Amino acid sequence: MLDGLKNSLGDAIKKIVKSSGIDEELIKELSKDVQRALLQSDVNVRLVLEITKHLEERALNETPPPGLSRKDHIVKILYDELSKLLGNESEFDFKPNKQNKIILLGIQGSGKTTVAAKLAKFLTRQGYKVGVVGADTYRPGALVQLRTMCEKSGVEVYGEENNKDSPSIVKNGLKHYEGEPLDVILIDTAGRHKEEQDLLDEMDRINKVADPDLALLVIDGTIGQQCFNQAEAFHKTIPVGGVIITKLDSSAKGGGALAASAATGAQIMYIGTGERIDDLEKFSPTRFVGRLLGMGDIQAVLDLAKRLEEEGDDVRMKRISSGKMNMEDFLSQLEEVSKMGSLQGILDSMPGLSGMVKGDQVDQMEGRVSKWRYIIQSMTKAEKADPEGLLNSSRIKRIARGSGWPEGEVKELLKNYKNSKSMMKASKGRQMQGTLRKMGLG
Ligand SMILES: Nc1nc2c(ncn2[C@@H]2O[C@H](COP(=O)(O)OP(=O)(O)OP(=O)(O)O)[C@@H](O)[C@H]2O)c(=O)[nH]1
Repeated sequence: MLDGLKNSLGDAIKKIVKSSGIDEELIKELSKDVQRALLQSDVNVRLVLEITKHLEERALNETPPPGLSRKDHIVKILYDELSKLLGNESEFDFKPNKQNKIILLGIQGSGKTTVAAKLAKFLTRQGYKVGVVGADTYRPGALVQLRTMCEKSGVEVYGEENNKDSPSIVKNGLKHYEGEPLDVILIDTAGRHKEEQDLLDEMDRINKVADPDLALLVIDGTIGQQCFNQAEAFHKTIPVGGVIITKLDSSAKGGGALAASAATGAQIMYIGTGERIDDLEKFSPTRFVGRLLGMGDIQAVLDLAKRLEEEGDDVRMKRISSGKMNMEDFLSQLEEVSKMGSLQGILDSMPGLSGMVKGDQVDQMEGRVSKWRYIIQSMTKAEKADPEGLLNSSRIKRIARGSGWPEGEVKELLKNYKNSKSMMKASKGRQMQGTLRKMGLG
């Protein structure tokens, strides 16, 4: 995906890394390389100039934090600026105990029907119960295509073969699902119209009938920066809550498509990366840029920069020790433990603790860490930020379904999380003690 852009950005970074020293000339060269790479990927020229201006200014004027080399600092700045180009991190927060209605919009051939089936499977895997309404009355075969694709993930598709009035199909579909224990209803709409205005008018009518919680605009990534105009046109008719860019696997203009969509202020929520049903990803600007720059190459820089940042102002530890730890912090501590190698190894290396914990107890704890990781990954961002406030029984049920573990295990995790939080507060965040204690070992 986006191989051209990836290769040219990779070459630009290599030049920096291999240089004997950083000077103004090299920074200007980096800026030119980045400009060329982005323009080739069809990123709008104004955006390109803006980002490279920031890149140059920051690279020339900012002093790297102590501990980070000038070269690494420049790589980090490039990473920051590219991430900014792709918008903020955010995701739709599904409300529990209600049918969240999502309407899919987009012009003909953008990949809407495929996205409906992909998203139905994606959300089902996250633990949501999903129903679909097929209201594409223009393209012959759209309903059959949707049913065939959804069948494999066990998702029902409501449709009417002989009804040409899509707003009425949507109305009937919602009625059909009334009272069903569904978390999400996905509504696929038509994209084929003689005039764009006719399409927008129909979307407006469907929007009024459906009263959606989220309107997701599906855009074909191969059109590059023209995504901007398309997103704007739809947004004027229906408030677009999120964008899905498809066909990023087959587009040299993908960078332009992503940047242009982000520039409209709409949030890119998912990307389509192929024709198969599993080729849909949740979109995160920072993760995406990491991949674009070759995560393996820059991960060490990012880790170091993050550590220095945290050590500098101690934000996370302050948060943890003041009892404000969230599920992300908890997970990061669990990951920290698994990164350090086996628990047995850690325990053996700690004076006073070696031999105190039996091997099978350690195995149990290690199993638990990996179980909890799955469970935490099945939570939404909002749930991770505020587990106590948000995790009611229906959300717990969904997370259990999504992670493949029983509800009891989710509750157990929550219990440990809470214990650990209050313990952290009491011990003022002394990390290792906290880690052991919260795993039942301290
Ligand atoms: N390579 C690639 N092809 C895709 C992707 N998403 C969709 N397609 C293909 O794009 C074509 C159009 O997709 P559809 O889902 O039928 O498009 P649509 O928007 O529903 O079209 P209408 O029903 O005419 O409005 C199909 O051949 C899909 O296989 C993707 O992410 N990558």
